[in-house]
Amino acid sequence: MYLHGTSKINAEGHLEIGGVDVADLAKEYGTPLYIVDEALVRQRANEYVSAFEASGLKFQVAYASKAFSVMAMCAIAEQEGLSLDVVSDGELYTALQAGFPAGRIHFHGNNKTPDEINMALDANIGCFVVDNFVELHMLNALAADKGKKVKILFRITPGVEAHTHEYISTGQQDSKFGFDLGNGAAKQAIEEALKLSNIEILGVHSHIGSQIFEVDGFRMAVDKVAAFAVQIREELGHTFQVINLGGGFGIRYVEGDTPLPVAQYVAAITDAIISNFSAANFPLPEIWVEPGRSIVGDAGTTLYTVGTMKEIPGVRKYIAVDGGMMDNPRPALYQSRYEAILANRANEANAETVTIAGKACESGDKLIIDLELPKAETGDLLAVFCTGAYNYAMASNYNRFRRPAVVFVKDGQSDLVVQRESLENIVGNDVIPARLRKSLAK
Ligand SMILES: Cc1ncc(COP(=O)(O)O)c(C=O)c1O
Ligand SMILES: N[C@@H](CCCC[NH3+])C(=O)O
Repeated sequence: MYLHGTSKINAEGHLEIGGVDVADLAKEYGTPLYIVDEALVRQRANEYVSAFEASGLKFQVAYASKAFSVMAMCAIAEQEGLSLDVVSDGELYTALQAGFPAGRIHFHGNNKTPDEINMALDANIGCFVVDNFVELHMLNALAADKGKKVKILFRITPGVEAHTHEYISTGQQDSKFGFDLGNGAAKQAIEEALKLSNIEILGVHSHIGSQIFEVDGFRMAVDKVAAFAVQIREELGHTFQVINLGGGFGIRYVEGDTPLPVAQYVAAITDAIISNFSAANFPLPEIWVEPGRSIVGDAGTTLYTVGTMKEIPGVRKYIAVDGGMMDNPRPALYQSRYEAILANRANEANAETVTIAGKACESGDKLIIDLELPKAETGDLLAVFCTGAYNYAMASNYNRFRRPAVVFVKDGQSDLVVQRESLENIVGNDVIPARLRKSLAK
């Protein structure tokens, strides 16, 4: 059993996170429940900040809020000195409502709407990451309407393929994101932007993919970006001040996952920046990164209650829990693997191999296939580890299930940061037109 952060097994044989017995959390808040180990989130944030401080370079660590965007998380990011990467009006609104300083917000996305751009302009966010030509000209025009000059990075696809799942790999040429470096689109974008009076080009952005375990891809991306910076200075006379290398740093979900310590990813990037830019006699740029998963992923645990069981002799035993693909779509989407334990009987020896089924009306709703567990009984608690990133964030109301609550735990205390959805929430946006209402009872 691999326990992350402050997680441990207490004297009663129960899983404890942040000094709180999860059986108590189940009683207080119900299940399914997302539990976030606040100390581990802060530790991860601090690992990034300390590693960049050690490099001597100017930097911003922008937490990629798509991994887990709620107001309490924005508050932690702010306290830890992080910036924030947002990709929608919803993420931007969440940050602004939390009081996150707008100047530290970076706005991403491959199809920002005029309304989203105007909202961000009105809030005076720090930087737009421009993804395509349509957006570039729209942003310039909208900024001009407001008499503003906006700072931008250009998102480029450096032609580096990260060794990860196809759906979460983004740096290759055939990507919906960004300007291609290889075919000249990136240079053309800079040329066009230099003529626009309401745009200030800070530099470029590259994100090669997600859940990456080695540093070679990042080094290659730095090599390409640095060569591009030199080319643009020579050919267009513009000097980049900022290089953003995105996120993608991997975490340990299951045995066999071999992420590097945060400091090692950061050192690989900063060393590559220093050597490439010094060799070209180029002023050292500010380095920005956008980690999401590696800040919150291993700090999250989802607690479920075991419900029904079905044994198909000689084939498989299913154990159904009170959540599933609606609170964690990652196994169904990416064949992602997770580890889990019986949280109320954590010291008992494993006795059977089971498949954890969710309760969605989908045969593919299996959270974990072939999990070793003690003999589970209805009412036991199952804790699935490493669910902090892209779980609550990607949760849905499929089958009209209610999204679970989220609690932060730290130093023996638990705090609700997102309420469990109610049945009223489920129908909250529904409207029955008058012509359909007549035949109904009420
Ligand atoms: C542009 C960009 N930045 C940052 C991230 C965060 O990635 P991760 O959660 O893998 O660190 C993503 C998602 O992959 C992204 O698309
Ligand atoms: N949602 C993905 C990561 C995609 C990141 C988007 N750039 C995951 O759960 O792993």
